[in-house]
Amino acid sequence: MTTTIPVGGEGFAAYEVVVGRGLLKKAGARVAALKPTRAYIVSDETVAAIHGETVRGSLASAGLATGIVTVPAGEASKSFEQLEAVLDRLLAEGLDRKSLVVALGGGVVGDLAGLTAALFMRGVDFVQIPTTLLAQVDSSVGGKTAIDTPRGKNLIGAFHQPRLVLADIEALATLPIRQVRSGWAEVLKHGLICDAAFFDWLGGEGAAGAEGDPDALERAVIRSVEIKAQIVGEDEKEAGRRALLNLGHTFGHALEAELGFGDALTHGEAVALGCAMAFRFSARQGLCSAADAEKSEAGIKAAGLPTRLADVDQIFSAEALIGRMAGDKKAEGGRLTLILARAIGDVFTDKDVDAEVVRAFLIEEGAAA
Ligand SMILES: NC(=O)c1ccc[n+]([C@@H]2O[C@H](COP(=O)([O-])OP(=O)(O)OC[C@H]3O[C@@H](n4cnc5c(N)ncnc54)[C@H](O)[C@@H]3O)[C@@H](O)[C@H]2O)c1
Ligand SMILES: O=C(O)C(=O)C[C@@H](O)[C@H](O)[C@H](O)COP(=O)(O)O
Ligand SMILES: [Zn+2]
Repeated sequence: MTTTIPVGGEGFAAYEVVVGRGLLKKAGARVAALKPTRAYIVSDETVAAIHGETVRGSLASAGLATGIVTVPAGEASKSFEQLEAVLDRLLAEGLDRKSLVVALGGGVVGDLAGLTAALFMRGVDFVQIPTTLLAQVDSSVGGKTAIDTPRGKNLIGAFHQPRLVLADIEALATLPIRQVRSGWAEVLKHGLICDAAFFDWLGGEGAAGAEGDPDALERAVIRSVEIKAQIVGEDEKEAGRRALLNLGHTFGHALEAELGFGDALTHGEAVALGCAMAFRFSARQGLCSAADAEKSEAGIKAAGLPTRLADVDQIFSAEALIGRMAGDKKAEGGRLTLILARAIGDVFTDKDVDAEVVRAFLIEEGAAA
């Protein structure tokens, strides 16, 4: 059985997110229905070794001319260097404007392949086949594509919507537990943003999802995609409400950048810690109750995710973090923007956060003065 969630809104063509089992081996027919001249796979070395042949074989069986280019696994591949290498490979292979890029992998591959598709011959179609929980619940949906630079996270990118997303729950069976939990962080984030009952389910009946239980994962993927589809449909280019999906990211991206995008924190772990910080900051400002800040932290911690700076083996400088936050894409005119909370399930954007208040908070949290 599959569940299909439509994503559509003003200014972009609607597409379907299909959630189910066994979708990798049936991908060919669904991609062929889009009638591309070629369907070229972009993946990372780890995913290609596990799932590359299943998808390549399925595309070929559906009569599609195909091939695969891989990048090293990990955040470091969201770089100008890998973007250039992948684009060059597509040119060398003779792809044309009606060729299609298939992003097979986690959020790193999705963001890189999506940006490749946005740039190649000024834009070709692409299909997302997300193989991490994080990519299924978040990055494959909504059309944000990007690479990082040493100056910050996702600073170079484009909005480019996929034509189709195939989220195969069976693909998650090979995912290391740390990566399952990282994806769970973005799932928890969706509950914290706008669905308190979902957040409760994630910490109760659905908690087995954080340990890899496929039934709980499937429900978590479906509800997350519904939430994200609704928000993206209202505000594709983040003129307003879409910024709420950035809960935890102003802190989280600053931490990731300070750590040089290395292995110390995955993106999901940084978001988990950032969400806990956003709720504590909100409580400190009297915007939400201390009880909700504590409850959000407990829910995140119960899933084996970090909630405190002390959970990371690094001393952060408050000054450096504020510098990173001022360079975030949400910041306007140098003013800090944060997604803050009134309660679990009720968050809002504050576009004028006082940097001195943030500095005091970061020092309280354990950052160096
Ligand atoms: N575009 C968006 O809206 C959006 C949303 C959220 C996150 N992101 C981005 O996504 C990235 C993080 O994505 P991620 O957490 O998926 O990380 P990732 O893509 O690095 O994947 C994590 C690891 O899991 C491995 N892997 C992937 N699928 C596997 C499988 N089925 N079995 C075994 N191993 C597998 C990968 O090789 C990699 O080593 C970040 O760069 C983040 O900024 C983008
Ligand atoms: O889709 C969105 O919008 C999000 O903010 C989802 C985030 O989880 C994701 O990490 C996104 O890439 C962050 O976007 P950015 O604009 O802050 O780079
Ligand atoms: Zn994220």
